[in-house]
Amino acid sequence: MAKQKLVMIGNGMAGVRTIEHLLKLAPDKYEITIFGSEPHPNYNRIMLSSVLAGGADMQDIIINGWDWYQEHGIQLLSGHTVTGIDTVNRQVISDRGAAATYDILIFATGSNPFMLPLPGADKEGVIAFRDIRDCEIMLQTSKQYKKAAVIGGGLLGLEAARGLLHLGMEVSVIHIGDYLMDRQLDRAAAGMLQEELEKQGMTFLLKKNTEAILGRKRVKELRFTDGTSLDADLVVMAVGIKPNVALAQSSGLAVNRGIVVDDYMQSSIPGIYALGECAEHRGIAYGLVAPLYEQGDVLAKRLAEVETIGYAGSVTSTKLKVSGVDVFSAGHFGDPEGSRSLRYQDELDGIYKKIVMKDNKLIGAVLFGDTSDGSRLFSIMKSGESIQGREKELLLGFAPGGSTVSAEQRLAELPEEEIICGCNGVSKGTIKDAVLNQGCTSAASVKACTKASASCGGCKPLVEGLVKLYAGDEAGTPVKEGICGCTTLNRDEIVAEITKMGLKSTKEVMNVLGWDHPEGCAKCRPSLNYYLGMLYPESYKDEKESRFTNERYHGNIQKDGTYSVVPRIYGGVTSPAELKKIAEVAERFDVPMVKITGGQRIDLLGVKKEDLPRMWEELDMPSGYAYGKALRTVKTCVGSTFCRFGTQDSIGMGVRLEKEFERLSTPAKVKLAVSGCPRNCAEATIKDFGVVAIDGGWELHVGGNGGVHVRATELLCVVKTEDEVVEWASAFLQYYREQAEWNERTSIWIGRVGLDHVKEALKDKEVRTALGERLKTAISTQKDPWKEILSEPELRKNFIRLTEAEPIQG
Ligand SMILES: Cc1cc2nc3c(=O)[nH]c(=O)nc-3n(C[C@H](O)[C@H](O)[C@H](O)COP(=O)(O)OP(=O)(O)OC[C@H]3O[C@@H](n4cnc5c(N)ncnc54)[C@H](O)[C@@H]3O)c2cc1C
Ligand SMILES: NC(=O)c1ccc[n+]([C@@H]2O[C@H](COP(=O)([O-])OP(=O)(O)OC[C@H]3O[C@@H](n4cnc5c(N)ncnc54)[C@H](O)[C@@H]3O)[C@@H](O)[C@H]2O)c1
Ligand code: SF4
Ligand code: FES
Repeated sequence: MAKQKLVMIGNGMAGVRTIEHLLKLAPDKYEITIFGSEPHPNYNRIMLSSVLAGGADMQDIIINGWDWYQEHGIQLLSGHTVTGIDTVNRQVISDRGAAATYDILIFATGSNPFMLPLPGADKEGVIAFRDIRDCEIMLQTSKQYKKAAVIGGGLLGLEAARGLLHLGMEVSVIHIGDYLMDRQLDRAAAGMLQEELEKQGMTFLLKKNTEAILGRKRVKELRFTDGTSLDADLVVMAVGIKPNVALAQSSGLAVNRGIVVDDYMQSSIPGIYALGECAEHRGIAYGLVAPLYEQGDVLAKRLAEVETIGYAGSVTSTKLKVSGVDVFSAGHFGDPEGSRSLRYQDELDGIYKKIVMKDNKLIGAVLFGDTSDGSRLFSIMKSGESIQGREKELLLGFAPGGSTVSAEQRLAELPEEEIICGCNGVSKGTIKDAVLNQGCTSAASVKACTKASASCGGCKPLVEGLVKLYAGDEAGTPVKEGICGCTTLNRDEIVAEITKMGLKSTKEVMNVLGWDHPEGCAKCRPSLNYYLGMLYPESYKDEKESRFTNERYHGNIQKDGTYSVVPRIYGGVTSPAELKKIAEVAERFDVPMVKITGGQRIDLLGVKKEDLPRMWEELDMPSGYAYGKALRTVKTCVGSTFCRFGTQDSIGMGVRLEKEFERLSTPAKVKLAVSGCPRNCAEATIKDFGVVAIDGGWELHVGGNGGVHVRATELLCVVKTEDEVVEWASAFLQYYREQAEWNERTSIWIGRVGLDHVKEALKDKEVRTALGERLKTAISTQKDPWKEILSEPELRKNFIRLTEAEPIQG
């Protein structure tokens, strides 16, 4: 039967979770197209707070990478905003002219941050906190400016403020109410929260109403209605959200605050559904993921034609994600009419608890300082059971400060239907089953199996506790984390087992070492492929299918599905003839953009997949590996050849290093630089291996990074000759190849093992020579990828565009 066409607008958390679920229930029923305004694959928006606060990297928050779409035959149009819908001919159209027809259309467009319409709100430096872009602006701004003002003392505002503090900014939170988190807390809990956050370094301006944002082009100052003002270089507005409904409204769907849906998430037009923050169900538009995922479950079942009861609405709970502060709030936390409440306040230990009851039922709770009873109280609240006679036990019985009941005992006593992970609706029973019956022996494998702790991460301690309870005790040993959810073995154990048993392929490793999932996952497959290649450089056949899209197509995939072409330009030195050739190729293939990169080479952007082979053929230059976990660039300054300060020939040194190490595959990308004197114009001290010329020699620096987490290099040693530079660089790179975890940059690796360890390992000349020999062997087995593709028709076939309907995310 022909597949039905399903189009989804919005590539965010609620929508893609629905598609994941649908693919499990009915993998072949739909041909799926997703439009997403953001130029990213589906990511965990919740974790943006952790990225800002230093607890996660951007790459950690990707839920489904580019490969996931491809594996499931989903056409993703990222960077495309749907601007029009023809509900008669059932077609959507994007701002970039892409069109798609549908049988089923899903709106999953989320919310827009509410931006106060203040004079000056359009100035540079005034942003919201909603997406990766906002997060990047904050990271960037913190490097240049000092004073941040966050408007709004709710969940989002406080998480933004905590992140900005972590980034070294002075942070003031401007709040309109007279106490913080007034939509989640009562006054007592809010007071304790404020005290704790002040200790962390935040400043609060309560009962303040902003009147104007001042400054020339960029914000300089905030002015309040009481006549006072505050200096600010950055303003983050976090004053709530509003469902993103403009497109639905103009397409004729019934809209109130959100897109009006029934219990099966169907809008007022048959065949068009809506879920997530953009939807309004029984008068409520939710702003937390747990209810949105419940909606997704119902919609996936409906679309898969699996019987389901409709969505009946959700009771919600929240936790503030600020380290060092535990805050939980659920239901009606104030004192609604006809309710009674119980409170416990311990100012010595900083603990506050309040439960609210009505008609003998628990209807709300606020916990500060000790939130360990949050999920239990929330379960009771959702069940609607009578708590008559148990009220005090509920407030004090589980875990008041100083309770003698151990955390483990409390976990053991929880009923199995107790929800442990609120975001993903995972119960204690489900986690127990994953551990006892599905071989999960770590929090990571439970996450992979059940999704528990996959969203805000707030429940991770409970999940870890349960894993310990069921697996740790049984095994009698502490549960440890493996390289991914498929195994409990870490990198060193895997490499040791591969070597000891002579395992030769990723499949063999997974089978012999008892992988939980026989096919592995997007994390372990490329790791194993790298370790095997590193251990057996001469005999191992690289498994292309275990590599990410960029490495499979030898080009960086761009947000619109096109690729980039970056030829190698040794040490950043080129010639008129080479430039002419690049220019001619760019013209012949209508390359939309030609850009000079930070690594001193030329990036041809916007290239169609099918043009890649012919362009490389005509360029006839080595690949720059700009897409790979490999040696990228060797940046050089002018050096003694032309610069009057130069003490050594940095260009010659850089070109020599690049020729020596080109094609080298490494655990993560590797960048080098050579500066001709300590003025360091090539920025060698933020590279993986940086060489700085001094009088009569060279300083060798290692472990630097100029990315999100900037890290300056550490000095490895000082040498006299160019040959010694090559000797040490070879030994260092090979030692890194042999010791680091896959995807671990040198900066992280050195941070983990310590520079002294590396110095000790490389101190003997014989060891350095042996490492250098092994590195040479590894490079000698590598062919230039484009030369190989051009000479093998089978490989070249991968670049033929088969049909117009082919997913663009190669
Ligand atoms: C920093 C931060 C921290 C948070 N922390 C928590 C937390 O701890 N717990 C919690 O429960 N919730 C939290 N939330 C809220 C949670 O992230 C949201 O409730 C959730 O992401 C909403 O999912 P959604 O799919 O409805 O919308 P989104 O995830 O916003 O996805 C909607 C997507 O649709 C795209 N889109 C919109 N219009 C179009 C169009 N016309 N064409 C194409 N694409 C379009 C948008 O660009 C967006 O990518 C947090 C939110 C933020 C910003
Ligand atoms: N940990 C979490 O669960 C978490 C974290 C971040 C965001 N979120 C979600 O993201 C969404 C947005 O969060 P939010 O904090 O912006 O919304 P919110 O509505 O919870 O809080 C906004 C706060 O801003 C205050 N405010 C309103 N107007 C103001 C003004 N003019 N000046 C100063 N303060 C003003 C309000 O009193 C309120 O406390 C919500 O749905 C929230 O649930 C959740
Ligand atoms: S690092 Fe020194 S030698 Fe190189 S360009 Fe700068 S000043 Fe000149
Ligand atoms: S409670 Fe948020 S991930 Fe489990």
